[in-house]
Amino acid sequence: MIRFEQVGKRYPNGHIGLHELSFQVRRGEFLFVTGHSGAGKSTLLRLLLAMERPTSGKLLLAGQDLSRITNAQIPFLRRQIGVVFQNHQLLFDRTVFDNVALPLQILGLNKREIGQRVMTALERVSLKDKALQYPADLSTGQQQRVGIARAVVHRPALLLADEPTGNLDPRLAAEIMGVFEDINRLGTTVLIASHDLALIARMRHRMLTLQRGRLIGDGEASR
Ligand SMILES: Nc1ncnc2c1ncn2[C@@H]1O[C@H](COP(=O)(O)OP(=O)(O)OP(=O)(O)O)[C@@H](O)[C@H]1O
Repeated sequence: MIRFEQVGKRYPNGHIGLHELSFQVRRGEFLFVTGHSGAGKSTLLRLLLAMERPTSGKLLLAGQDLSRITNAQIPFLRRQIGVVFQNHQLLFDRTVFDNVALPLQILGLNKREIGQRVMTALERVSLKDKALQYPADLSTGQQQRVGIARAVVHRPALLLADEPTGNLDPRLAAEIMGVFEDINRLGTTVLIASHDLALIARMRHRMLTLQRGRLIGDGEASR
């Protein structure tokens, strides 16, 4: 599903975000990317979203070469990807339903299809009964779950998350990770950037460790 072949990213100011990174991710895998602040986690996610281009090497996502992708191809790439942010970026003047519906409205789906898919996505995160409420009426954990529902409503093959539990207490963080695992069980490849090593170690998934832009570890997180 994902293949990094000696991918390097040098920013225009000369700073090197990633050094010749090589690894592969199979379809349906669940993995973490960890490392200290500045290690290159966000750079890696931005490359996968084609928000940045590699400056060397080859990066393949679902058979598409992201080192050569044209701007016109980017919307098609993004349809295969869902993204969850640390601060879920919900619209507070819209209901939960409308927040989750947004990506489908952009894709131009009809109302009936949107209704069905939004309710399926809300069911996946156990928030079907909150559809008509507003984000401000929900707890922090529930708001993050709405963010996850919005990220998977268009049924992406790959779900990316950047510090999705950064603002949550340990109990809620574990609950949100459980939601990601549920989504993964249904077939979506999940890649989560996080520096919460204690939480990652409890989950026993594959973990890539970055240090100053280099891959220094690839294996199951140990307790
Ligand atoms: N647009 C940019 N221009 C120049 N340097 C950048 C740019 N974006 C990131 N960097 C540098 O590249 C390195 C990797 O940054 P990145 O944001 O990927 O780290 P990170 O692991 O996600 O850190 P954090 O956890 O703090 O978000 C850092 O040294 C950073 O300063």
